[in-house]
Amino acid sequence: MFSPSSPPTGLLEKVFQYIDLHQDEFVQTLKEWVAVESDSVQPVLRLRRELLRMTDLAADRLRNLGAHVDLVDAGFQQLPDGQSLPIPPIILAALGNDPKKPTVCFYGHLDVQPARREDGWVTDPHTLTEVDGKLYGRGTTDNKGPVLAWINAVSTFRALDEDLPVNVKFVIEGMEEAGSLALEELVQKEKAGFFSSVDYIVISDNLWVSRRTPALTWGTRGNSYFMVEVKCRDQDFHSGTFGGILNEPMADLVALLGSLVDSSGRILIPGIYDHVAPVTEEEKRTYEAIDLDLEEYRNSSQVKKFLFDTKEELLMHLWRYPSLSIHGIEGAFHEPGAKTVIPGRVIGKFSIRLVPHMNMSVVEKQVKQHLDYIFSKRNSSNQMTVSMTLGLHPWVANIRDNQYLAAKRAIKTVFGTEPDMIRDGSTIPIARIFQDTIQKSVMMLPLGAVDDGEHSQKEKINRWNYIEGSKLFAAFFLEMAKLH
Ligand SMILES: NCCCC(=O)N[C@@H](Cc1c[nH]cn1)C(=O)O
Ligand SMILES: [Zn+2]
Ligand SMILES: [Zn+2]
Repeated sequence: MFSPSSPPTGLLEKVFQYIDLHQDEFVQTLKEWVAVESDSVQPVLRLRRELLRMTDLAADRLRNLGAHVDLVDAGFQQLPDGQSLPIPPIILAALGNDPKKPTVCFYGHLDVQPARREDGWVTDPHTLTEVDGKLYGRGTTDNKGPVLAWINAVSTFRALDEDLPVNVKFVIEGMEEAGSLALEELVQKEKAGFFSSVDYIVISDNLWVSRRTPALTWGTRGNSYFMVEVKCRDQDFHSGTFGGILNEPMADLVALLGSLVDSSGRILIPGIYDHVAPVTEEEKRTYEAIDLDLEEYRNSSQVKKFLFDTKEELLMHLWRYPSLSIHGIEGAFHEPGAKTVIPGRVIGKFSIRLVPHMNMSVVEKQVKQHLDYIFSKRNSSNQMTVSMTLGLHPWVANIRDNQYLAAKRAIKTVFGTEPDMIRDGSTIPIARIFQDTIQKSVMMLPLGAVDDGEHSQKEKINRWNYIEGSKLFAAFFLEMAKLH
């Protein structure tokens, strides 16, 4: 673990001491939040009520800090079976309105992925449990811990009766894991309202690539999600009665899916790499500087061999090249046992992670043309339909923005090191939506370590990351004030 290069002085020292002294209280609040099963993924009323309770808990915490809190009604989620469920209100909160100070807005989410002990957790996922400095529990790193770290930083200034160095705003939602329903609409609606005074947006919803070295994230990939349906009829067939006399939808689909990517990970759709920017030598050097132990990463991922042998190649294929993943087949027989069915209609699902300069509608056209061509070669009598059901743009930040400079300085103060300047292979759609709509600087400042296991069993945040992360946000406020 790192120690700061030179000890903090003055106000910063007081702030750090306060956070150290009160760390058990901060952990206790995280425990209370983790105890709320705020799962937005499973659309059931019991869990929606938990989400509403979680939203109230967070809103109360913000009110206790003296923030002005609005709970914005987000309407209802319509389910495919005709039922509807309430979407938890989105929290818009503000603390301070000094025109001489910059206004920094933090985005975070209170909802979590589903978690059941029998999925392979060693401890109860909704009971925060500390083992060797690791705080286990669903939502600890994604995203309750980072949301609370920001609140801890603010509350420290309040507790010390110190002026906040910046005006602070919060956008906290409860549907991120279910696609941030209603959030984009709210951002558009509040562009000239709540967001008009916002100068900077900070998101802390991803991880470092290391267990030790802090990171600053300046880009994420986008995603285009495709469904390819192959249909003979709406009913299944008995393979003893029909096997051998018809084009089987599953055989067509497997051929289609098998035509998308080769065994080296290269996407086989003609033209797909055409707009991807070539790699420069300077860019390659940036990957060399990243603290990633390939062997450790491979072992902790339990993968025998990655497609690439060097750190640089691996990072480039995660961050700056597109990738194609096949996710599943709807309508397929997937249960244990040996049923002799021929599915009558199947839907293959795959997505392409997009990188800067790729054009989403060109990608859509290329995918459709390719699948049409492969399907036509099969002379199948089935019907094929391809649709792009989701299109999320990649996001790239301007790392020359003041807030990146402030964050680098704060990281140096707290951790005594320069951050890894990283991108992220996944997509945080709201970053690009904020950037395009509000047209203000967006930064991702992650707190969690590479092995935190977001979305997985045994999710955790290290006590060290949580507490030093709270200090990091406090130091960031002070650095932002200095730069303004
Ligand atoms: N570390 C943050 C990851 C957030 C995340 O999992 N985002 C999803 C968003 C998405 C993309 N396509 C559909 N949903 C992701 O898969 O990247
Ligand atoms: Zn998240
Ligand atoms: Zn998540």
